[in-house]
Amino acid sequence: MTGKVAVFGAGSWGTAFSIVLADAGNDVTIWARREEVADRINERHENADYHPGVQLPPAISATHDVEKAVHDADVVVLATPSQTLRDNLVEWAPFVPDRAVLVSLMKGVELGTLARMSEVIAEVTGAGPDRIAVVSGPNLSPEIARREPAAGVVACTDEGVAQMLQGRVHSPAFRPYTSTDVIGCEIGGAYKNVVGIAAGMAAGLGFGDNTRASVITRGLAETARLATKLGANPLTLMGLAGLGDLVATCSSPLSRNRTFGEKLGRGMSVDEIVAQTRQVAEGVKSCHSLRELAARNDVDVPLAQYVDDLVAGRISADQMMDEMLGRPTKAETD
Ligand SMILES: NC(=O)C1=CN([C@@H]2O[C@H](COP(=O)(O)OP(=O)(O)OC[C@H]3O[C@@H](n4cnc5c(N)ncnc54)[C@H](O)[C@@H]3O)[C@@H](O)[C@H]2O)C=CC1
Ligand SMILES: O=C(CO)COP(=O)(O)O
Repeated sequence: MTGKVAVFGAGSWGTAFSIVLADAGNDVTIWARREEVADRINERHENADYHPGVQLPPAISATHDVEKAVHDADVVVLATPSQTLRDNLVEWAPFVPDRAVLVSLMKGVELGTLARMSEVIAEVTGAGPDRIAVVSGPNLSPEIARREPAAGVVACTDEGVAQMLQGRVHSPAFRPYTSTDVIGCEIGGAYKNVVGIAAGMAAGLGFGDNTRASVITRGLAETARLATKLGANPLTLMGLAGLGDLVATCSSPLSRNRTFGEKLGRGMSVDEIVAQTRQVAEGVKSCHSLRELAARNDVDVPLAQYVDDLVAGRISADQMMDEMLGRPTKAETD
């Protein structure tokens, strides 16, 4: 199965996922926010700002023109920061073909509305659930761009659409699994960024593998608590979009969220880190929206609370470790 795919966002993940799509046989047009980025992709077949040295396949072209990007596309992939998606979509939605499936690659929860990305897409475009899908999993983009083997989840409440997309993104290096659990995949994807900040912070404080494994496992418990309350299948959180992505993010120096946390652990301030960070670290904002989403649903999420307090400068990294360990004890499965 092949066809034309539009990818909105010429950043780290939009570009790497375009390689997957091209390798899977699709014609891909990337929409770039900056015209010069689109020009450079077309001229040099490289997106040197994000993946220097990676040659893009000939099936990938780029444009700054929204209408050209979506022309003839039956799949529209969205890869911008979560907090800008709504404004972006307001501009793009009038041009999206009526029957195109919209695929979110984003891992965040909107501040204020506390909406997941599929909910933002539904609200702005009016598309039904059979036209909205999510791709998630342990997919650090530099490794995907180098075509290192990886797996992911393609989720849509309509299983037939998930299967169609599975065929469209199955490349020699990328193995997609289907799911109908959009909520589980989205909460898993957004939450792992928050846990990644905590794991990075622990590493920055000098702690080792026991600490990281404890953060990952308790982070997963918290993720599953919130996701299942919102209607997710608990097994999704044991899979690629849950545990898989948590392990990759919390372990890898390639993760922007883990790196952000590590710098906090080493004593840098949020402002100093933000000034150094060019790419989006979604957990820095989603820690707050996830905390609020949990509060709205009466779910206990200590890790998200501490990360939110840490990022907001209300507690230090040392205090966060002390407070997490000093909390009243309880049964593991409570
Ligand atoms: N990089 C990765 O390894 C992965 C990232 N993701 C998710 O994909 C989403 C995008 O991440 P990346 O591509 O890595 O981020 P990035 O920071 O590398 O790129 C973001 C892209 O969005 C554009 N952008 C920024 N502000 C914008 C605005 N106001 N309007 C329109 N475009 C804007 C940037 O120019 C850039 O092209 C995030 O939600 C992230 O969590 C998911 C899986 C893997
Ligand atoms: O989502 C990712 C890996 O699956 C990328 O993680 P970071 O956004 O922390 O780099």
